[in-house]
Amino acid sequence: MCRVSFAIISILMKSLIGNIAILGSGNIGLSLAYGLVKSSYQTASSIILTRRNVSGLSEQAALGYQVSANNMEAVSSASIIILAVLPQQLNGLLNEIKPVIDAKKHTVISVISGVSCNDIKAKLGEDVQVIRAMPNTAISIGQSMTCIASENATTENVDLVKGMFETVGSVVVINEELMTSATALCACGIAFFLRAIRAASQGGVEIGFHAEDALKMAVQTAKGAADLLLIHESHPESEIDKVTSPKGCTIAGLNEMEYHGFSSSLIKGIKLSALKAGGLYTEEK
Ligand SMILES: NC(=O)C1=CN([C@@H]2O[C@H](COP(=O)(O)OP(=O)(O)OC[C@H]3O[C@@H](n4cnc5c(N)ncnc54)[C@H](OP(=O)(O)O)[C@@H]3O)[C@@H](O)[C@H]2O)C=CC1
Ligand SMILES: O=C(O)[C@@H]1CCC=N1
Repeated sequence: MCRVSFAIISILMKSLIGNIAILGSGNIGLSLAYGLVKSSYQTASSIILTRRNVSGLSEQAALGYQVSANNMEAVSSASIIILAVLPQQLNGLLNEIKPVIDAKKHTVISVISGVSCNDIKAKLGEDVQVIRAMPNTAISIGQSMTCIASENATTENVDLVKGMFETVGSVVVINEELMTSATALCACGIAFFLRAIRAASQGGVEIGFHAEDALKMAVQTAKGAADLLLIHESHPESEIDKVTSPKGCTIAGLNEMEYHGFSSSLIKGIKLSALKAGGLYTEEK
């Protein structure tokens, strides 16, 4: 009985949400689509994926997604429009879809770095509700850290979008001026932590493990470190204090890493990424 009610509510929710059009189905667009289907937020058949080279979406078509090269048709048959092209591809896309954007029907979500809500409203119309979202590729497995911001969307629509991204990870609503910082810390951040894991596994090979074992060990150790912070809700230094035995090998390794700029290089990289993220759109204009 309970399962039947849940299924009915789920079907009703999906019919209320309507189709989702993802315009620009590359790395992040597809990651989002996969995550939404995996979380049961939406069915593949209710997601329209577009790209110019539509033959590149044959795998997704076989999985049941609607695929198209026609952005106008996709917008016309959806209520949520997700913009996921590169910043330098955006103006062409906005000019193309403007004639079919209906401010009463559509909520526009942009995951594009360095493009403000105002930039998009200036092209699509001031009355169009635009919400910026900055997810990362872990959205495909329901583990994204997504930041969202809007200037003109109703609370109801911000809640709808927040709810959608909460099905595929954690969400923080931020001021739009912090969006480029969120891009560097969370979206680019996935790559930074992955590089750290690769470096750790290379260290593992240097000290005697085969590459495959070293990678497995580094990955699980990184996961354990992240989970300690999430589950204990603790500060990294307090967890580090539990590992560093007096006169031990951990503090020796840590201090050597800091001597070579470990923390400093991460901080400087994040600052440069944020700077670059802020200029991605304007430098193309
Ligand atoms: N990758 C990531 O982890 C994240 C990326 N972002 C942002 O998301 C955006 C996309 O990045 P990413 O996925 O890496 O880039 P990709 O190049 O992988 O994806 C862009 C996609 O857009 C398609 N495209 C280009 N022009 C059009 C058009 N006019 N109509 C429809 N589709 C079009 C391209 O395919 P085709 O050439 O066939 O049209 C391509 O598949 C960027 O703005 C980036 O800043 C945000 C958060 C994380
Ligand atoms: O590298 C980029 O520009 C995009 C934005 C955030 C992640 N990838």
